[in-house]
Amino acid sequence: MNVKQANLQEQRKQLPIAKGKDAIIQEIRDNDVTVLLGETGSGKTTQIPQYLLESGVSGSGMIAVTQPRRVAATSLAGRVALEQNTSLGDLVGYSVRFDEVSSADTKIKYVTDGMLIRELLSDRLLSRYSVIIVDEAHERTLRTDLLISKLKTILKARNAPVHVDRKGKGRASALKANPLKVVIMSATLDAEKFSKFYDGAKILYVKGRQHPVQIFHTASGQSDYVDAATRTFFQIHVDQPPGDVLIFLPGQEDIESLDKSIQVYAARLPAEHMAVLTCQMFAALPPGQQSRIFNPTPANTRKCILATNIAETSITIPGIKYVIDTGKSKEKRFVARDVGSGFDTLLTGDITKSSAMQRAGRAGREGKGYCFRLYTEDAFQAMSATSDPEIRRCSLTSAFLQLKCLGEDLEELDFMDKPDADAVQFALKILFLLGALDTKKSLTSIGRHMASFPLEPPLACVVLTSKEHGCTLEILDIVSVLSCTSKLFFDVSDDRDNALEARRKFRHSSGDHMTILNAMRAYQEIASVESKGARRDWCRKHYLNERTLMEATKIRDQLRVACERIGLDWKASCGENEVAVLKSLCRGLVHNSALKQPDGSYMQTTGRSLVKIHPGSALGDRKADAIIYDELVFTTQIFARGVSAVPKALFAALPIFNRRGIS
Ligand SMILES: Nc1ncnc2c1ncn2[C@@H]1O[C@H](COP(=O)(O)OP(=O)(O)OP(=O)(O)O)[C@@H](O)[C@H]1O
Repeated sequence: MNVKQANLQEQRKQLPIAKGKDAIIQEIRDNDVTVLLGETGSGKTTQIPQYLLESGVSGSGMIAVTQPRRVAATSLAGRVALEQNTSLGDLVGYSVRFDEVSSADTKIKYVTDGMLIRELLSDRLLSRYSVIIVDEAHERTLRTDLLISKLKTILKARNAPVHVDRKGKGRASALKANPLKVVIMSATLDAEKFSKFYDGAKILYVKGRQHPVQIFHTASGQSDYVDAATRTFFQIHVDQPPGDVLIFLPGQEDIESLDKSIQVYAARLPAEHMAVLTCQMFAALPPGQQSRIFNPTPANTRKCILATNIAETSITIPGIKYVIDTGKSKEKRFVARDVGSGFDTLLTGDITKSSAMQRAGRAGREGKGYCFRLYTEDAFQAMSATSDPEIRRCSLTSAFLQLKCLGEDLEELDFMDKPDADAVQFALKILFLLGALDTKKSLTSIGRHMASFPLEPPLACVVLTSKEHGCTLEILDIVSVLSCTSKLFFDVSDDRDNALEARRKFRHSSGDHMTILNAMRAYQEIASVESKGARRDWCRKHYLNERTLMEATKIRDQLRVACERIGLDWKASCGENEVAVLKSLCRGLVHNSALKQPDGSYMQTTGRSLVKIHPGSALGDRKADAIIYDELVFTTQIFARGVSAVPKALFAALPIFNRRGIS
């Protein structure tokens, strides 16, 4: 064993969880379901799978460790492969959307919860796995909740009691030979609630953390958290010993604005101070750029990572000694308008106690840490303990469809928290309008095809409809841009006129969808002949986000494969015939449509809300009789974003106007 490996093994032994290793292994061996609660950094995520593998508890099956986020899954797999002294993809691997590194030898696999749900479609009992560890269960994402519910049924099927025949001999069923163990883990979990859900599952507590984290609160509330974060960062930078800083902010805009101010002030500091290297981290960044936060910090430099709650749980970022917590985050919420109508929107709000503890836990992982909270101790005490589970606050359309494909009904499944009745009605209505369900709420063949695409059902419906209109090539270009995590057109409030002028050549009179297609087509032409640098310059010149275009190209390639799988010819092209494209979009966005009222406003066709066309739309001042849109965003009023004008006559053929609704 070389010195590096010996050090790693020594570090493993020093983790708080190592003290309870034998007892934990024994409890998991003795129980089908175990709930494990241990402080951040105690070693749950990296060690438990290795203990179960090394002690033989996992037998010949695989161990899956689920993570709510891909960055956690990939970085943890890397760390554990290192600790096992193997290459990533051999004994230890990962599987996240659009990326899998594993082999026939893989025994420990870090997966996003979404990937495991997808596996259910082809392997209903997840029979390849002997242990499933649901990590960071406190986050209660919709997918985690689905998994927790499904695991309860799978446990019943796979761990059914041994049948005893008349001669008294035990006759284990084939499945009993392949029993499943489930471990639910977190640092900030309502353990009793999980235990109760799994019929009184055993709860284990792991005490202690390896290194202390000292916490400071402000004496008074801070109204401008970006300004407060700037000041706190420079206090640390000027007064405190070396060590990297991690700042939590609600979203991309705040991150970009804080990044600018830090760079401006850092440039003004006297030369004797360390250099400052900023690094951004939010969901819309492509994975390659997200992983930059793990790069070693150069000598005589202080790294400052500006992150959303994407960096809040699970990950260890080497070098982080200081955490600055603004106490804010953005949360997805389903806003119900009328019965059976509503939309998802992101709202900025105060974090929960659980988030605050997770954020502090990102420091103190390699040595003593410090957490500076930009809110008072009273404000911390007043925070709610945990956030509402996603199942109670997000759109359920996609989950509903996936469950239908598994032969299950969202309304009938046993969940820890029942979904909201309005959101269920809304999902049902959308799936009916899209043709995924029939009037008896049964899954149609179109619905099954929709679920085979890694897309939200409305966009999957658009792709399927493009076959009728012979425009799949164009639709895949548009849909892949719409599926990206970041926007194609930069918001350029300080340079709006130049940006509009530069983008004018992409603009299409029908609105944003054809404009996206024009930009994507132009980029592909450039990408096929120009160098990387020239491509980047071209994007910059046209105020286009190259990151989005690259991501869209990858997604488009995946979608082409998905089309081939169901025999859909993705090469079918309508050329310049925009009506074919609009017809396909209309079919999938039927629930996202609005008609012009006599006073010039727009009223939703599926609800009673008045919506305004977003000022950034390529549609400009054009007043169309009817519009379709990608989403509604709620600020001071309700804005429709991603808008196209469509001939009113196109609506007449849509099911919303010619079919009876379902009750
Ligand atoms: N990539 C890494 N680089 C360096 N050290 C690491 C890395 N990953 C883990 N560690 C070390 O292992 C410890 C345990 O990490 P692990 O993720 O297993 O803890 P955890 O209990 O699951 O924490 P959390 O609740 O925050 O997810 C860390 O505190 C750190 O000391």
